[in-house]
Amino acid sequence: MIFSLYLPPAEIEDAIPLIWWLSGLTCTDDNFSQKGGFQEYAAKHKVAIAIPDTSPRGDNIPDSNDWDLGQGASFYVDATQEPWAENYHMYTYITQELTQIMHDLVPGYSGKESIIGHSMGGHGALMIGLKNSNRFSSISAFAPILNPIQVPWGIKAFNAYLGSEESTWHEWDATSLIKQMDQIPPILITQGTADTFYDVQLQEDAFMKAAQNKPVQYDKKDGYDHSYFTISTFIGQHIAFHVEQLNK
Ligand SMILES: N[C@@H](CCC(=O)N[C@@H](CS)C(=O)NCC(=O)O)C(=O)O
Repeated sequence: MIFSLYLPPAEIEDAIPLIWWLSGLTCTDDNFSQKGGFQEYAAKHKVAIAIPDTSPRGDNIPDSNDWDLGQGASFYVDATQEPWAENYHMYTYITQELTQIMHDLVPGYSGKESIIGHSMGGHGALMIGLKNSNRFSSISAFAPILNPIQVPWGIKAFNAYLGSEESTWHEWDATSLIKQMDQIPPILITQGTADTFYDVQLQEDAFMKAAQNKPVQYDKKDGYDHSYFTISTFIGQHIAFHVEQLNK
């Protein structure tokens, strides 16, 4: 597995929190590193940024001919179905194996963590953050797939990775998770109104209904699209949001 890790300039006495970034469909760990524009803010606030790949990779790893399934499209779940079940354990990889590696690699690691994601990675950040709500100080997302079990991308992926029994899908769905929780970390979501995936894949109604009276800030940005231009425009706000929680 390949990943990127950003380390801020820091003094030996600095305590450094860790923010995870999960990218969307078709991405590797390079998309955010090269186009996210986060380095200035991560340096200023002295936070480390962990950037996993979006799936297992390699010639011997199962894949599909579709860009929204297989390599580059793990949906961050632990697959139970063939041919994915052997390698596609992204949830366990991120929350356990890579966690240990990242903690060991950050000098002066403070023990505090937050998580951000985009699109499929926004689903991943919300799902992982909510399933581990005692671990993450805050959660944020750009254009997240908020209710994967109700939209074409998610239905296709969950059928393939988890099987057709829909009752097994809920534990991986942010809307189902938030509905049954009383206490959640603060959440910030940024969604561009000119995002071509917005209406069909990223609809917020069911999530926001389930999130009623919970600390969720949903920011619609007029005219912004699904791209890394949008991410780089607002990533400073997201990092500042997390830093406020991480430094409490
Ligand atoms: N490959 C798809 C687009 C997929 C897409 O927009 N992916 C988003 C995440 S869901 C992304 O971040 N793409 C990579 C990039 O913009 O650098 C297509 O050709 O329509």
